[in-house]
Amino acid sequence: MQLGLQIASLWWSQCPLLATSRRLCIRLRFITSSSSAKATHWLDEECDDFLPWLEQKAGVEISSVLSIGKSAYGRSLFASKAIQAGDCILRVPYSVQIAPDNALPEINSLLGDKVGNVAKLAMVILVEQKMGQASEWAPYISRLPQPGEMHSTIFWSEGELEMIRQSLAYQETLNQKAQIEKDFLAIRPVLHRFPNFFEDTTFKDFAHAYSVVGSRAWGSMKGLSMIPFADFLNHDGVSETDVLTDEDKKWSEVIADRNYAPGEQVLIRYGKFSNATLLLDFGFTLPYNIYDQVQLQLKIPQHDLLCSMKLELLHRHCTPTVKDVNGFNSSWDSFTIKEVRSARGKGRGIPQSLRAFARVLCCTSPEELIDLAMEAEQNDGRLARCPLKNKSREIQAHHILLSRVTQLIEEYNASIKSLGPVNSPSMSEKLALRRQMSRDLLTGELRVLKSAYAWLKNYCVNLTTTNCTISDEIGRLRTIQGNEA
Ligand SMILES: C[S@@+](CC[C@H](N)C(=O)[O-])C[C@H]1O[C@@H](n2cnc3c(N)ncnc32)[C@H](O)[C@@H]1O
Repeated sequence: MQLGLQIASLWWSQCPLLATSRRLCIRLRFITSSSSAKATHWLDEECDDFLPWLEQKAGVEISSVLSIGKSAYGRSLFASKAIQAGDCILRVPYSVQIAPDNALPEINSLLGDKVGNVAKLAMVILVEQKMGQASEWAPYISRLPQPGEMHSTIFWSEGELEMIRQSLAYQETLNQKAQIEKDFLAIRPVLHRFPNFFEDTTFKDFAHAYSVVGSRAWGSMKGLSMIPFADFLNHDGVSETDVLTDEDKKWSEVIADRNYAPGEQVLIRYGKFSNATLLLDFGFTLPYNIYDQVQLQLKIPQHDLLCSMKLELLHRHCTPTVKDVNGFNSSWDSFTIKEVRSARGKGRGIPQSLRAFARVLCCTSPEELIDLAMEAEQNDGRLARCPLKNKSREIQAHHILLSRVTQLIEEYNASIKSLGPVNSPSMSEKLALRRQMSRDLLTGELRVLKSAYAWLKNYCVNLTTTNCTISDEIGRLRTIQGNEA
C-alpha cells in the first residue's frame, strides 16, 4: 500500500507560536467529550468554515476525524473521533496545495532560475495577501501567522541574538538572513515591474512571507508546497508520523502512528530536528530535545612543526563535507556531537572522525604520521580510526578532546548564567519567551557536551587504570563497528 508513497519532509523552516493563543479577538469554544476525562479541547470558532471551504474547493473530503482548535502551540488539529494507529486522518489533493507554479505566469517567467523555490512561493503569498478577500485562497492566507507571532531567530534583535551566540544557531541565523537579503535583491526588479501587487512591499514583508513558507511548506517530488489544513499540525519529536505524498494519486496524506482519543491533539514529527533547527526554522524549542547536537571544531596549531604534514594527511583522507538532517555542515575540521547515552556505552555520539583528528593532532614525529597513513591504506582508507598502539598517546589524544569539551562546557555555563531570570514583571512576553527558548537551546547543547565529557573521561580512566590493552580496545572497537554496520 505504502509503496507508491514518497515521504515529504517540512522544507527549510520558520514560524510563530504561542502568541496566537493570546489574541483577544479569537473566539474559543470549550468542548468536553464524555469518553475521556482528558478528552477536552478548544475549538477555534474562527476556523469553523475552513475545512468546508477547503473540501468544497478540492471537491473531495479531506478529513472526517480532525477539527481545528487552539493549544499552547497555536492553531492545532484535534481528534474529533477515536483514531486508530494506521488510519488515514487527512488527505489533501495537489489541486488545493500552493506551489511555486501558482505564481502568475508573467511573474514566474521573470523569476526564472534566479531565485529558489522558497522565494518564489513567498512571492505567491505576497500576491495573494495583496489581493485580500478577492484571493481564491483568502480563507487560508488570512490564517497564516502575523509578523508579531513569528519567533524564528531571523526576527530577533541583535541584543536577543547575543543570548545564543554560543550556539551554532547564531551563525546559521546570520547565514539565513544573508540568503533572504540575496533573494530579495534578486526579486527586486520583478517587484518594480508589478507595482499593482508589490508597490508597498518591503524587505520585512518579504522576510515574513519567506519565513511563513519555510515553516509551513513541504518539499516533495512535486517541489515545494504549502498544504492547507495539514499545516495546522504541530510537532512532537517522538511522533513517528510524517506527511506523505502519493505521486500517482496526486495527494498528500497523514497516517496516524498511534491511537488518539477524541479531543486529543494530533502531532506529527517535522523531522529529527535539534532545538537549533527548530528555533531558527520554526521559532520554537522543546524543553528536552533528544536530537540536540553540538558542533565542535578542532584546529592544528600553526606552531606545530608537523602542521603542514598533518593538514595534508587529514585532507587526503577526509570524508566529503556532509549536511546533516538539520542542514548544518560537518567538514574535515568540524564535527557534530550528539548525546552519548551512556558513559560506559558504545561511544556513539563521539564521532570516530573526531577521535581520528585528535590522534593525528597528538603525533609528534613524521614516522608516527607515516604509520597512520600506512595503516589507513591497509584498512578501509580512513585515517586513525583504530586506537593508537602507544597507550599513553591514545590517552593524550582523548585528553585533547576532553580539554576542548571542558572549555565549551565552561563557556555554555557562563552563557546560561548570563541569560538571567526567564521572567520578571517588567519583561515583555516576547522577550520572556525568547529567553526561555535560548535557555532550552543552550541547556540542551550543554547536556550533549556533558555526556561527551563523561564518555571521554570514562574512556581515559579505563585505559589508565585497568589492564585493558590497546589490542583489547581495538577488539572492542571492531565489535562496535560490526554492531553498527
Ligand atoms: C506548521 S505550523 C503548525 C500550526 C501552527 N501552530 C499555527 O498556529 O498555524 C508550525 C508552527 O507551529 C508552532 N509549533 C509547532 N509545534 C510546536 C511545538 N511543539 N511547540 C511550540 N510551537 C509549536 C510553531 O510556531 C511552528 O512554527
